[in-house]
Amino acid sequence: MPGTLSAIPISYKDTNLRTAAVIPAAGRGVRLGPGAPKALRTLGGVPILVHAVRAMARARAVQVIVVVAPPEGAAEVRALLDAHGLPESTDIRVVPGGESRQESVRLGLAVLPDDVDVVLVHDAARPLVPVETVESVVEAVRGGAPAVVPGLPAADTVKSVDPGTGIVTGTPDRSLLRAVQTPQGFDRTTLAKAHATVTRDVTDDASMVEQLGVPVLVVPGHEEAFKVTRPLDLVLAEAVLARRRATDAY
Ligand SMILES: Nc1ccn([C@@H]2O[C@H](COP(=O)(O)OP(=O)(O)OP(=O)(O)O)[C@@H](O)[C@H]2O)c(=O)n1
Ligand SMILES: C[C@](O)(CO)[C@H](O)COP(=O)(O)O
Repeated sequence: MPGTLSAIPISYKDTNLRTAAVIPAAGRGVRLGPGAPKALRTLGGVPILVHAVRAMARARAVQVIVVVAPPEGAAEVRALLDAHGLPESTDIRVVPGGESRQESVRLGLAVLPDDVDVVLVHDAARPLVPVETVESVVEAVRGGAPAVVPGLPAADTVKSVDPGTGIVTGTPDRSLLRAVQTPQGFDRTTLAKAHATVTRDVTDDASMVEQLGVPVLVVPGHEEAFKVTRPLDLVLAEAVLARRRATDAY
């Protein structure tokens, strides 16, 4: 059954220690088209990054946030966050990022305080993740899973293709597939080990942990946790945000 801890070795995390969220925000946003770095573009008049930081800060468990800024933009990002009045109870740190997402996350992990034992890694590019999704990931890690990812069933039939010929080579059983999102949550020691040992290029942190042979648990993701990747995603994000502002005093 998806989202169950029964297959995972249980080691409850110490709730006196803190949970941190590392937010990689150093990408350029090439697929979104020309303009400022993606995390600094606005959604409803507010930078995408500020939405993402607020989404993490809304989760009561998250007490530390590390924002990984575009390499030359750490001072600008610090000023931006200060100007947007984020909760003072959250310890927010900003560091410059790297060439790849993987490197940016590693740079963020390097500045975590010692008393953090659970780490979320959340794309700045997923600004509208609901607080319930964040909390369910933290809860599963605190409940003993070393690595947790939110995921959704595939909406389309998926094909594997020979990249040389374009000919379909297979149709994987869709019921076995999940499109995974962020925040991905980890026991800090496990994530640090993955970043210290895995050098192959990957697109998410969970796949680094998988390479260590550590089980990764999938919990239900959320449609509104989608990644702003292409121009149409911005249209959808503006619509979701407008609906929230009209109905939830968001
Ligand atoms: N060197 C990088 C590259 C990506 N990211 C972050 O990783 C997240 C997921 O990446 P993606 O959506 O692919 O963002 P970009 O790399 O900016 O997008 P693109 O590939 O279109 O340039 C984003 O929040 C992005 O800012 C990062 O911190 N450092
Ligand atoms: C981490 C991620 O958002 C999970 O879906 C995704 O892997 C990022 O990939 P991208 O290639 O950087 O868009």
